[in-house]
Amino acid sequence: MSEPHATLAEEAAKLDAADELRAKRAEFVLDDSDNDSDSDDSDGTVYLDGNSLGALPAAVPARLADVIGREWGRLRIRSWEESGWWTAPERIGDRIGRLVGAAPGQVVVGDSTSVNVFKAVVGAVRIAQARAAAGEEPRDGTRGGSPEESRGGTRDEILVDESTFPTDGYIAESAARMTGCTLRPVPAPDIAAAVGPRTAVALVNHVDYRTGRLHDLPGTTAAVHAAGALVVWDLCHSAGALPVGLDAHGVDLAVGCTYKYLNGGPGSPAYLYVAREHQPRFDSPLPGWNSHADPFGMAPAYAPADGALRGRVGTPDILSMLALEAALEVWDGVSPDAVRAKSLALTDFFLRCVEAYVPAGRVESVTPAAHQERGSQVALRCADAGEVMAELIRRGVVGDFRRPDILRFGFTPLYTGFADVERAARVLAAVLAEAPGEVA
Ligand SMILES: Cc1ncc(COP(=O)(O)O)c(C=O)c1O
Ligand SMILES: Nc1c(O)cccc1C(=O)C[C@H](N)C(=O)O
Repeated sequence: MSEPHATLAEEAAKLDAADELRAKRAEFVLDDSDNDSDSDDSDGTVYLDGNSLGALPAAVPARLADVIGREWGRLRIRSWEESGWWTAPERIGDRIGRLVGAAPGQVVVGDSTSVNVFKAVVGAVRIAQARAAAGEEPRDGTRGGSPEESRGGTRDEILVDESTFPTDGYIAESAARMTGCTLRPVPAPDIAAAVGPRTAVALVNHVDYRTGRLHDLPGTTAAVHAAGALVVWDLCHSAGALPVGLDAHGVDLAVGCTYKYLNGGPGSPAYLYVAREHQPRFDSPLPGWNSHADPFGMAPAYAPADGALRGRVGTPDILSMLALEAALEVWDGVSPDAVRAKSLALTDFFLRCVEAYVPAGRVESVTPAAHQERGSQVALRCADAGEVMAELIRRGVVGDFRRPDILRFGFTPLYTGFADVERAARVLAAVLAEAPGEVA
């Protein structure tokens, strides 16, 4: 216990006063006075679960009321055109593109992340196998084996990061069976070394959902390309928390959800990025009528549209989609670099407060200390983590419990302040002081 509470609380106040993003908090509905905890701590809820479900942006309810009352209620079918419903997946995709470093025309919104993982992985395998069949050289030819090795459909391996969020692993396994590939789980940091001449695709999480570890997107992408394969990144835990740079790093395909740091709401639609260079060859395994070149031609034969909208499938879920569009307005004028700087300051400060307040041996951080390896969450191993998190929530500090022993705290720079961070660590220390037990 190095630093006293008063010192850290004062420092938090100073950091909040100097925070260039602090005005953004007012753009969210946060139940600051709605703490139904039975503790005597009456200064509201500290919400550190934006990495599961982002808070509600204040602009959303009025926009949804208009969509329901006027666009659906009065304009009805005309809204597909007059209210821009039909083109919403690409329009909102471009808005997300700005946050993940993708130029317009490469991101389409719709379906769940799970469904987009399927489209991306199968689509990427098909591209890799088509290139191999055509005897095309890998981009820099250094590790892809000879053209003979690549020719004739020998790209028959999918790599997946070993600690992936489960849905990605399940879908990659099914995609492998469907495409005649084998699936090889590899720790994400080792994918660059493991990729070889038979690899078609590597599917990697940008930030690990349990540990908060940030994986090396530029380095892994370059290594996968050097072996002549494609990479699909899952951005669920990075988009909206840090700059991603999809175009700058030459990423092939990417997917992500919009209900975490993008605050789109429960079950809001996910997105799919298909780099422009791959779009002509992107052969979706779910070719619905919405991605047909002439959807209202209702032709029996499928002919894909051009561009990112090749990733569409069926009718978009307009209510969720337009709630997401309104939610994304909070990003106007926000620089991803400023978000990243605050995210790192928040997680650094939390780790310091935990170190200062929590008795030694009670928790152990599994989130990397190095900034270049840290996303926007802190995961602490803790004995009886399930009970500890339940008590934290009762006392107004909302995080996640991830089995078997992880307390997970997500830091959303647009609405989390340094005073929240200090209070969360203080309440954690109080809960642990009342419960026996060393780190599990
Ligand atoms: C990394 C990652 N991928 C995928 C998902 C799940 O996607 P969905 O349930 O929206 O299909 C999540 C979270 O639920 C996740 O954290
Ligand atoms: N998508 C979720 C849901 O529908 C219910 C509860 C939680 C979630 C999540 O997003 C979990 C999250 N992906 C995680 O990282 O644990």
